[in-house]
Amino acid sequence: MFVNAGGEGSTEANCTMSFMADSFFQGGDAFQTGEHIVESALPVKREHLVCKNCAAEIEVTSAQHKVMQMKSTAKYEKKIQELSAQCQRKSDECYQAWMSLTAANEQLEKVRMELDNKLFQTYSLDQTVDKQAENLRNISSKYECDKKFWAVAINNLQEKIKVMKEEHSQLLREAHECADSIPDLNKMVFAVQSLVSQCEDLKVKYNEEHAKRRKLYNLVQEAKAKDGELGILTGGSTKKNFKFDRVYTPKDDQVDVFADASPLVISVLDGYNVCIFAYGQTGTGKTFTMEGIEQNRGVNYRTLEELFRVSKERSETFSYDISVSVLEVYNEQIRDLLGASPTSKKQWRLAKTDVQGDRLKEAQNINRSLSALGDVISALATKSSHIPYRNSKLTHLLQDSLGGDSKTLMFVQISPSEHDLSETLSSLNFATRARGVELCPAKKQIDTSELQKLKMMLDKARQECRTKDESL
Ligand SMILES: Nc1ncnc2c1ncn2[C@@H]1O[C@H](COP(=O)(O)OP(=O)(O)OP(=O)(O)O)[C@@H](O)[C@H]1O
Repeated sequence: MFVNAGGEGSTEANCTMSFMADSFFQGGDAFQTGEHIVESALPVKREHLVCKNCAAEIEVTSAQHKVMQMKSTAKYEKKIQELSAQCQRKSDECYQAWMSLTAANEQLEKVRMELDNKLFQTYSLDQTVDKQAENLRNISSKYECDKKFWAVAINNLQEKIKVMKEEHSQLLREAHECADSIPDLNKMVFAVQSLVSQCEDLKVKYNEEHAKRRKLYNLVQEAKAKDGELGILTGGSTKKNFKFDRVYTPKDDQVDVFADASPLVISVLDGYNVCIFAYGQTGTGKTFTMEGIEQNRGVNYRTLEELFRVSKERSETFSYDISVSVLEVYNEQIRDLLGASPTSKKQWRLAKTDVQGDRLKEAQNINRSLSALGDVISALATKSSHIPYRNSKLTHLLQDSLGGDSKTLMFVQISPSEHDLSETLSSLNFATRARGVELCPAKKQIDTSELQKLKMMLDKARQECRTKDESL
């Protein structure tokens, strides 16, 4: 007999043997047996089993029942072992599966993170692509604008090139015409050159003649300085003699006086510095000699007339720039009489006459000027190394015209009155000292500005000639 384990416990109330259902066995709720059940003659304790197939009640002994139980137990234990082993295997498998699942999860997590990264990168790339697309659109529109601009510029340039080409052709035609006229031009150049050389010759000759004339003229001036003796009775029969270039008598008029001054006017126009001045006691006729009266002009006016007359006479060969300044030296102050306004002139006169006390100052300054003039003349006469031009405004002003390279003419006015003898002698002594000044031969003051002007004109003409040559 064998028991197919795994059934449910029999519920029969009358059964002597009952089996507990075992969950380890499948389908074991039926009790079967094929074994032959042997009945023993000995009185044994009997137990009952129910056949599941036929529901018959089977009676078994306790021993049988024990064997059956032991077999069943062994079988169960074996089964349990197998199941335990199987369980262990399944547990291992489960563990392995768990481990691989964990690894797979980790892998999955990693992949998920990578995916997130990729997604983020994709997003960034999208942004970049959008920006690039925007830039591209901007560049494209700028390019379109530039294209239009350059198209217009190219059109303009083409127009200009067209105009320039036309001008070029025109210039070429003109150049050909010029080239054709070169022979005529050359003839003209030769003619001009020959005229220039003739002109140069004439200039040289003129300068030679002019130098000769000037030399003779100076000789005449020097020759004139021969006469003029003056004797002054100084009391009783005592007589003091003075020698001058010329002594004017009451018979001599303004014309006679100017006749001696006019050669100096020519000298001015020949390029010399000239100084003409009057010296003498008050009231003796300095103003009369220099200015004169309206009906009878003095040296100043006549000098100007002569200057203009001679410069006009020479206008074909020389061009003169004449400027006039009228200055007053009063109380050691220089005043420009032509530049002063009428009001300030009036104030100046008032200032001169208003205050009586200033008379003394005026006299002192006049004396100072005259004394300084005397010192300058003395220094020139003694050929001193230092000439004190700067001691007064008057001598400072006349520095270029007194001594040195200049020509100086001094008129000395004296009084015929016996009462003024002392002053007269003083003036004549001063004049004698002045006459003693041995001036070195006057030097011509060459004005280089005219020369520079001519040089510039020549350079300009040469430059024009070169330019014309190059263009041809
Ligand atoms: N040669 C002359 N013929 C006629 N009149 C003259 C002559 N010389 C001087 N006089 C007269 O004598 C007066 C005094 O002359 P003037 O004013 O020229 O002297 P001055 O030397 O300039 O005097 P001051 O130094 O005071 O200015 C004037 O009225 C002037 O007309």
